[in-house]
Amino acid sequence: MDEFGLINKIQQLENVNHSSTKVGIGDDAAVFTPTIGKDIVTCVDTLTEGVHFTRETMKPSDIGYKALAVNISDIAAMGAIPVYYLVTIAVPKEWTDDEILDIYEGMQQLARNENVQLIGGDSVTSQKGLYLSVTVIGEVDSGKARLRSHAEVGDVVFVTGDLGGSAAGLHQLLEGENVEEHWKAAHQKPAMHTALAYEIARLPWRIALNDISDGLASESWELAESSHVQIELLEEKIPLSAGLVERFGQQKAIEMALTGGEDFQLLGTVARDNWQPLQTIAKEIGERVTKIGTVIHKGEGVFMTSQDQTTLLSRDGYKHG
Ligand SMILES: Nc1ncnc2c1ncn2[C@@H]1O[C@H](COP(=O)(O)OP(=O)(O)OP(=O)(O)O)[C@@H](O)[C@H]1O
Ligand SMILES: Cc1ncc(C[n+]2csc(CCOP(=O)(O)O)c2C)c(N)n1
Ligand SMILES: [Mg+2]
Ligand SMILES: [Mg+2]
Ligand SMILES: [Mg+2]
Repeated sequence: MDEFGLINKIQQLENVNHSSTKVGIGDDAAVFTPTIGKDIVTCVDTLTEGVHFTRETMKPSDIGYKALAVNISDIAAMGAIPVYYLVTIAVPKEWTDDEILDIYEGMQQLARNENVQLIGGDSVTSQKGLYLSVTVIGEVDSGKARLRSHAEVGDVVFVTGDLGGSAAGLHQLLEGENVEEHWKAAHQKPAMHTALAYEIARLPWRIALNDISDGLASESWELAESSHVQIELLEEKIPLSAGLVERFGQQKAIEMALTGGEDFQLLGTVARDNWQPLQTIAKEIGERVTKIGTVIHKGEGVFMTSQDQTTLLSRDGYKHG
């Protein structure tokens, strides 16, 4: 990899340009002016070859898309808006410069859609496997970040979209099966929920939010633990990706939703009185939200009710093999 040649080519890709940016790519560090009245919200998530993708499961532009998407998802899960991003890439010799540029093109395509500006990064070589780490910087009205700790007893527990599609796509890609298009898309190019985050940001209500990277079970436990509450989920209400039960059977389909991970839907809680208006707002922007349970007590734990039987839900999220 020719580091300087690569940076030059990256700079030539069409980039978002915020007026708040004083220095972007090209100096020792980036400089921007924060918006008055906003809090800065920032996160970093990483994809590594063999763990988060292989050459068989994702093409270069999808790897780029997803590395940025998983971070935009975390920013949305704070009820915040993404503004800037930085990229660290470690490239082994098996990857060509053109493939690396395709990764950037995938990132920049999503970045243009989401109005996020690339303001810097780092490029190094790797002895083994490609490594791609993205940092996103976002903004939210001061004090308005939607925390995992905001759930209260009596709240409705809701989730956007449907679950299990990414795990189904991954399964079919790894098994070399014919992949259903909607599962392939769920795995390779998960849709973002920034539009809903934007609506939520304007609401005066208390809302707890988390995004589903490790699976519904693990993320529900995170909400319950952070808020010191017990959550009851209703198995029959969990929105499963279309065709999941038909292809994998009910038990495996639920398991995929609970522990498959990488659906990048938003999981949240909202006071009962605000649930109906939230549904209306979501509908207006073409986002589906489903009530999947209730915050039942103080304490800590997640319970699953299925056919009138309630059991403590194991918190196992996606387990790395
Ligand atoms: N190596 C680390 N050093 C410092 N803080 C970390 C480290 N890894 C994770 N964290 C912090 O721990 C918290 C939870 O991180 P985690 O990665 O589990 O959340 P997430 O990004 O929502 O999940 P996922 O990585 O599955 O998408 C965050 O505040 C994160 O910044
Ligand atoms: C080749 C291949 N094998 C398995 C998976 C599944 N996978 C990897 S990490 C993860 C959860 C989030 O982990 P983290 O917390 O590390 O971000 C999931 C569901 C994949 N995407 N590609
Ligand atoms: Mg993380
Ligand atoms: Mg998250
Ligand atoms: Mg994350």
